[in-house]
Amino acid sequence: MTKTSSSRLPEPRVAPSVASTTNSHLEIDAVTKNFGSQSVLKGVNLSVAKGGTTAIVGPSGSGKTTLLRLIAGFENPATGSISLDGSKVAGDGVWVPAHKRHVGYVAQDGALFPHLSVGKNISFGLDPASLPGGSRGVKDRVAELLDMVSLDPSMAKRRPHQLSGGQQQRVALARALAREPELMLLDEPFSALDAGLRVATRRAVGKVLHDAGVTTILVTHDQAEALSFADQVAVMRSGRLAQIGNPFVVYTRPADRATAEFLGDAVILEAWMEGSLATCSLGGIPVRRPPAQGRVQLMLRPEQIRIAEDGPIRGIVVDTDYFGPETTVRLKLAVPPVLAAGAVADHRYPGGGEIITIRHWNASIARPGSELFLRVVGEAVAFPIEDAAAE
Ligand SMILES: Nc1ncnc2c1ncn2[C@@H]1O[C@H](COP(=O)(O)OP(=O)(O)OP(=O)(O)O)[C@@H](O)[C@H]1O
Repeated sequence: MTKTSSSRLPEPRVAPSVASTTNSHLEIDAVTKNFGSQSVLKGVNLSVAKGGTTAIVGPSGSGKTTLLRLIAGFENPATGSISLDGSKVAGDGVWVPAHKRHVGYVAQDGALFPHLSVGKNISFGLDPASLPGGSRGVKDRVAELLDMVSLDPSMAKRRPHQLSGGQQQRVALARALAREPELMLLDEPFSALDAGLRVATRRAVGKVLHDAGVTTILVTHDQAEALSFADQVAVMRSGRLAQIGNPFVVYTRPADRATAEFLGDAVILEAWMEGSLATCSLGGIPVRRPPAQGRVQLMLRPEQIRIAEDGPIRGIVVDTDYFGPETTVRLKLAVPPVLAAGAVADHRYPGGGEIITIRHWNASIARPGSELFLRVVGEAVAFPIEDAAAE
């Protein structure tokens, strides 16, 4: 494997779906997949840049694992095609088997062979004939791979059950890396780990793959994991990719309400859109590229709504939930005075009274019944009202 960390995605981080595809490693074109009468993938298009990191995130049953298995070559698409490095590997009458695709796969549970030592697990895919020094070469390579995943070479003698969950996942990664894949597929490999270990393992795995210049696709349920791990996030819903983009874009400018709510907490309010200004109980808020005029649904992330003594918006604390580093505060919004007269009277906007949830670091600031002043920062995202009704 060559150390090509410089081959990471070029700056700025642009979603390959909208970027030039000359740097493309994987191209998925209109892929469908059925199991019996169930249509599981309904026309998926995805482009992954060489050396890039893509997270496929979506609810359970949306088709994430199925897509990964098609890329790996464990399943065949019904229609559409898959190409690696510009060569078709599936579809249009072409079929390249899994072992010829240079693709690594790490499953949720690591799937280590329990009866083999860690060293034997890792060397399973190695060909001694291809390594200098025969079996000595295998041993050296195993030690190198263990080192790569930050495990002590002495671990090679242990059995998988003598390792922690995080260590087992690293061994699974080392085993997949042994084959020097150009593309690594990670199917929820961190989901069985507890919170602290999960973050540490994810970071370590991400660094190993990044340093090795391996193109990586991570499937996860966990939106925070997807946003922190990847250059590109693909949101899957009911067998389709609802949105593909860099983490910042999909989080701050989700394509629809369901995507907004899947990727994090969202404050949704009815609003009245005129030009690029939306008027709602939080006042007048700018919207970039509004999809409609008149009645819309407006989305803000809770962290955009700040408690500020001089804030123009009033809210009464309904209740709070203490989480340690932050407290969520449910607030009932008052009618903003600047709007109370005209716009409310002719029903152009709902006129206050909505309950929203925001966050604050100081638990003592918000006692139920107390009044708080708020300020909104940044832009909101508007969704057409039909879209909201359809959810
Ligand atoms: N081999 C199979 N035979 C029949 N149905 C299958 C098969 N594999 C997956 N499915 C069905 O396809 C749908 C999508 O499954 P898939 O595992 O791809 O979803 P997922 O998004 O990865 O879900 P999860 O997050 O729960 O793992 C599910 O309804 C599942 O039951």
